[in-house]
Order: sequence, then structure tokens, then C-alpha cells
Amino acid sequence: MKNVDDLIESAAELATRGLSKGEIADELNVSRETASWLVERSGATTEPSDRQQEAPASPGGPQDIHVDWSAIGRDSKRMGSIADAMADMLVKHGEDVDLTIGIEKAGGPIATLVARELETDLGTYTPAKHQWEEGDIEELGGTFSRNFAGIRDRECYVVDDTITSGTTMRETIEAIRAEGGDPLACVVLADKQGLEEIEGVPVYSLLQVISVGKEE
Ligand SMILES: O=P(O)(O)OC[C@H]1O[C@H](OP(=O)(O)OP(=O)(O)O)[C@H](O)[C@@H]1O
Repeated sequence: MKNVDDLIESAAELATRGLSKGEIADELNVSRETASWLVERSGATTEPSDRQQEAPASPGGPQDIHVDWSAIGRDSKRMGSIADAMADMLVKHGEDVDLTIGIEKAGGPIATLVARELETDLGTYTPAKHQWEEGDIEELGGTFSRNFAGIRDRECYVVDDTITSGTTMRETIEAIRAEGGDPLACVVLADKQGLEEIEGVPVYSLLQVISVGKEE
């Protein structure tokens, strides 16, 4: 994915396949507003029910950026170096934690390498959105894979690639607590919200995305 034209083309293709703007936002890793803008620019349309729920895209374009980290993700050596840097931020946080949780899908491989560097156990969480097919997503829960470490009564770190709205990280923190775990910090490659904490859990990010010249 190289530029906005590629994003528009991808959004059009996904809309043609019948995906809603929310699903397109998830697929392209952009906000719903950006997904809406991309679809409108492409001239494609989404389902009528979807359009009714959408606020119109702002005429000046979206207040969002797409983070393409595939140059890192396609190379395990680069991923290892980036994961070492993320692990270092958690080391500086200074807690004695022996469990790292990755958020599927993109956070899983990163968390694996962070856990290796920190010499912790590894767990994974799959957010509810990945199980969603139709109906109310609020009625679904995410899942912790039994192929990896258990969480009950354990302190942990949480790893993902990006924070866009913060919804996924918030859901994961709540799910870990509901499972009896205690998330002490989270780390991502890029935080588009510039958050200091989510649900009382400190957020560390290698990159902070800051909008400048944004009209209020
Ligand atoms: O802060 P949010 O608005 O919740 O968005 C961030 C989430 O979106 C992306 O996941 P995506 O749904 O694209 O799945 P993936 O991990 O499989 O790429 C990303 O990996 C985060 O998990």
C-alpha cells in the first residue's frame, strides 16, 4: 500500500465485495471517517443500512493517516529489531512481568518477538471484531487462545501494532481484567491518538502521530 490512490482503490474493491464502512476501516487500518472518505472518493457505494449510520465524511478529507509498516512486517530481522525497541520501552517501565499478550492478528507476531526479548511467557487475545459476521458486535466477546499461556492471576504487558481509536486496546485491557489478569502497560508501533493511558494502563509507542494545522 503506497499512497492514497491505492487506499481508494482498495476501499472501492472492498465496498464492491459488500463490506460495510466499519469493516473497510478495519481491513485498511484507518478510522471509520477515513474509510467513509475513501469510499466516497472512489465513487463506490456501501449497503444502505451502512450509509444511514454514517456521518458524512468531512469535505476537506479525513483527519487520519494510514500507517503502512509492511517494510518491517515482511522481514523477521527488522521485526526483531523493532520488537527489541518496544521491549526496551517496557523494560524502562520497570515492572517484573512474566507474561506478554499480543492482540491478533498483527500484534501476535510482534508480541512473540517482544516476549522473546523480555523472556516472558506469551499469550494472545483475539478481539470480538474478528468473530463478527452479522448482528450486534456488543453481544460478542473476544477470546484468549488456549495454545498459549493462561492469564489468570498474572500481571502482563500488552502488544499491538497500532492504536487508531483505542477501541481494540480498551477491549483487550477489559478482557484481561475479566479473565483475572492485571495489565500493567501496553506498547504499540504507532499510536494515532497520542494517549498516555487507556483504562489506567500506561501506553508506550515508538511513534506518535500528531496532526498539525488541523481545523478545530
Ligand atoms: O484502535 P482501534 O481503532 O481499535 O484500531 C487498532 C486496531 O486495528 C487494527 O487491527 P485490524 O482490525 O486491522 O486487525 P489486524 O490486527 O488483523 O490487522 C490494529 O491491528 C489494531 O488492533
